[in-house]
Amino acid sequence: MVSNQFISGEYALLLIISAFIAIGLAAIQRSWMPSQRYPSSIQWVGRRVERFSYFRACVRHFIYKPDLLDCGYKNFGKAGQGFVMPLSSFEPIVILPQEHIKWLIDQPASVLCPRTAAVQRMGFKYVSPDFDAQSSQIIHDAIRFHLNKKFDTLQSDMFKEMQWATDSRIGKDESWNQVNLADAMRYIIFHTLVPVLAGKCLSRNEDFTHALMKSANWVGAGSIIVGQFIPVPFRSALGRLLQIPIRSIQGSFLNHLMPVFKERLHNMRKKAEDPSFSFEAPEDMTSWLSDVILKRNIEDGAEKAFEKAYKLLLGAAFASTVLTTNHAFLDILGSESAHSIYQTLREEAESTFATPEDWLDSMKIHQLRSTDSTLKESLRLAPPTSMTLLREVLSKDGVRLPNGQWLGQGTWLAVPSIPIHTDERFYEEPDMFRPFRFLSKEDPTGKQQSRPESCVTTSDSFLSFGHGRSACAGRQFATHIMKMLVSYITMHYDIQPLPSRPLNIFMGEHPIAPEVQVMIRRRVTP
Ligand code: HEM
Repeated sequence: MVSNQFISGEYALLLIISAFIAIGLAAIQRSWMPSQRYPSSIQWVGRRVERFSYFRACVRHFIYKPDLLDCGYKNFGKAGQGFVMPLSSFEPIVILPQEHIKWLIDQPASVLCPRTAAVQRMGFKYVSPDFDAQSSQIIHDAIRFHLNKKFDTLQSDMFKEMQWATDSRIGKDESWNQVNLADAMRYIIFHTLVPVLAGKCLSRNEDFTHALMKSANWVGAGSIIVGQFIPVPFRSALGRLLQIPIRSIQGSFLNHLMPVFKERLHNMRKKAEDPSFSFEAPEDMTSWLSDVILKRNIEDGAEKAFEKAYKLLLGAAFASTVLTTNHAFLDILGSESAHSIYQTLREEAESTFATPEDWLDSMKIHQLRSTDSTLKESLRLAPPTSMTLLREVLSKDGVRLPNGQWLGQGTWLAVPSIPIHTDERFYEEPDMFRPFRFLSKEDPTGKQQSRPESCVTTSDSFLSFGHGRSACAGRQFATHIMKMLVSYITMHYDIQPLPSRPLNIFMGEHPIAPEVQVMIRRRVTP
């Protein structure tokens, strides 16, 4: 009797503990994965019938698997249905079929917001907490009203920096040398950018440029780790930890940049007050941001506003430019037709830049059709992210998809860029790297389009720069730099082809080109 009582007491205790654990786990599941994140009307991929199945599906997919997205696309997307993709951060995303893209980009931001989900998923909110709507607006204005209209005027400065950085990093040696391709691309692109991003006065300032590169690396990697691997409750803590080195690196470039900004702002203010004051603001991002800040009347917080906007600008934009150039060279060198592709690009560069002065004429870059198509093809195979057009449902009543499926407020949705880019409905031989495919756009009806699609043209089957109102604002500039660099290298260097295209690695959902050493030599000048 005594022993029976003891067993039942122990049993009761066990029951109570189990109940607490179950309630606790359910609460964790609810707080990490609010119910709107897994709408009941939409099927999952990678989820089994088991207890805590949503939770366990996300744990199983801690390492992002591109095959799972592909599988969902083949089973549901191609049939015009959305599906739910489990993710390591316990924030499942509804993946829409390609047919819904037009509907998605037409929704106003008050219904589907492009910002709220992106700042979480890209982790900026945690590693770079300065991020706010005002900084974003300042950047947009500086890009729209200044950079996109004026970067042509900086062609000569950009070319001189690119030439100097390429010659000093890759060398002028006419015998074969081993070069880390990714490092070389990063070094050259950031040096090319300095006259535009900061001003000529900081060109070739190695401390400054090194800090810019380091900051872009830390913010890029840190934001992916925090935003895509860490569940919400732990993000702030890890974000705070990462902010320590990131602030210190940002401090290093700001030490050089802030005195330039302060002087520029002072002179621009004086000029605004007194038009006879003799000062012409140089064309560069420091002046353009100052102009936007002055026009917005951010008098007191001007320095802080500049700092925040600048940090945001450096966030991911230039890392994507480096990464894309790296992908393009690996695609070319790893192709079976490496030699002939390289030769075609070289001939195009040689005919476009027949004299040294041609490099100073920014209009010449528009003639680089084959190079443009090659970059676009690389971006098709390796867009910056596998899932793009990330949106959060903001409207209180949720939204109904064109196929009748309903999503509640707070649901995240996105579009699968890599599966769409490799769908044979949109591209012939979709897994092949065919660099010149965009020179004459394939048309399913067999008709040839009169105007080839350029790299910056987005569509519902080319999503590497996004599509619609929130498509990449800096894509003209990024493409300009990349085309210039590919031409300069093909024209002045031989590179040995690779045995095959080295496979990309996935960091979160981003395809990253591996570090590859290539054999390179300066061409023997006639
Ligand atoms: C090859 C290089 C680049 C790639 C592949 C790229 C790609 C992208 C993508 C996919 C988006 C998101 C679009 C969306 O959500 O719909 C984006 C947004 C953006 N990009 Fe780029 N980008 C690149 C370079 C740059 C550069 C160099 C700049 C700045 C000069 C820049 C500025 C921006 C801005 C401001 C946005 C936000 C647009 C908005 O929300 O309205 N990007 N980019």
